[in-house]
Amino acid sequence: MNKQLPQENSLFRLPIYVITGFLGSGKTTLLNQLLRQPGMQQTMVIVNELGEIGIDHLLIETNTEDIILLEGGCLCCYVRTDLIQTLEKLFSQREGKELPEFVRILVETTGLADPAPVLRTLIHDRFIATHYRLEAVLTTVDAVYGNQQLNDYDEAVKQAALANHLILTKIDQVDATTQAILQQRLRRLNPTAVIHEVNLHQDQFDVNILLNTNCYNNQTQQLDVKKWLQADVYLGHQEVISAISPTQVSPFTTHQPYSHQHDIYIKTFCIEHHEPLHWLTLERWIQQLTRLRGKDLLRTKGIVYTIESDLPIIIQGVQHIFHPPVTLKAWPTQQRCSQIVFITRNIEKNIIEQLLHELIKSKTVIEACSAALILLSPPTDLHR
Ligand SMILES: Nc1nc2c(ncn2[C@@H]2O[C@H](COP(=O)(O)OP(=O)(O)OP(=O)(O)O)[C@@H](O)[C@H]2O)c(=O)[nH]1
Repeated sequence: MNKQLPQENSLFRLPIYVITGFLGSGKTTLLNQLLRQPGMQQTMVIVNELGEIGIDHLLIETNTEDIILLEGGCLCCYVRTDLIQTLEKLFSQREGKELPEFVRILVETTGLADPAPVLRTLIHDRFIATHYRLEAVLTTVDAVYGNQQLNDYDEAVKQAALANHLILTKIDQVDATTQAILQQRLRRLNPTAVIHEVNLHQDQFDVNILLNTNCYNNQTQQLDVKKWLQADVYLGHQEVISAISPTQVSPFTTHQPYSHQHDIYIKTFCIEHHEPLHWLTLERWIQQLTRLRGKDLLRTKGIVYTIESDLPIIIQGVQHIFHPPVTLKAWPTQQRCSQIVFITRNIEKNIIEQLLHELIKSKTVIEACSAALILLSPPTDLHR
């Protein structure tokens, strides 16, 4: 992490909404619904398609100058540089008034995209992070095939785990029990996402839900930390999860125990620390986590209380990439404490907590590294 702590500023940054979801789950249908609604004028759309010649963009009902196609590979692996270049170009064309003014960007990924590298790209690149902000991730989940896709594809699990909004589509095609079971599974996988259940052929997904539930105050452009972090939800969720026996048979399929499903590997929790932390300790903690298990740190975000500053500092990362920390102008509540939310793949809360305690005690870098090595070696049976 960068030692310089920039102050939160009030500069307008263009919001980016990422629409993801497994193959055929309704991304394009949702996108079209959103674009038809009055609040969505001035939206630029970036569509990523697999294959040599993309056709999905032809199905998107918007003016051709408001849509950009990234083809020839998946955003999460091949065309990340294209995304950065496209966003840079869009920003300068908008500044130079070479394009109609737009106030937000929607990025539709391919159905096979792992969203983590996409989010990482958005927070890592200095230019992008200065001029844009990742506003929300919307994930469509097919009510018919969702359960099976979560069983079979790690990408589907990550798409659901990293969402702010989970849109359960095609509910007209399943019975109430199937729908309720999938809903419960999604809730367990992602305790903070808002779950919407829709028949996209009939129901309108109200765009105001998106526009009004973001984590920024539109007037002041400041981050609403409580809303952004939702630490209370994670703290409550942990108790629910701890009460579930790991050997319990899954309610989703009659034969498979939890341990055969991808989502048993997803852990979501919040670590609270009430004493102020040395910045160096915090930095070492993140360094060790990212060095040894960066790939499995799907999302980290938090507010931290340090010895060096009276003000709270916001940290956030996706896998091994961390955004430069930002100092807020004030504490959001009277209570001063660090709260860091993690979504991991197979890293337990107690391991990350133990590492922090070891680092607080350790005097040298060597001590810190060996504590981390012992605690963070990945289990050999990690299901990928
Ligand atoms: N019955 C029903 N069909 C839906 C619903 N949502 C989407 N569909 C249909 O599902 C099919 C796939 O929808 P798309 O919007 O193309 O899905 P997608 O996620 O963009 O698909 P890919 O880009 O191929 O991954 C289309 O035929 C849609 O009309 C729904 O809520 N109910």
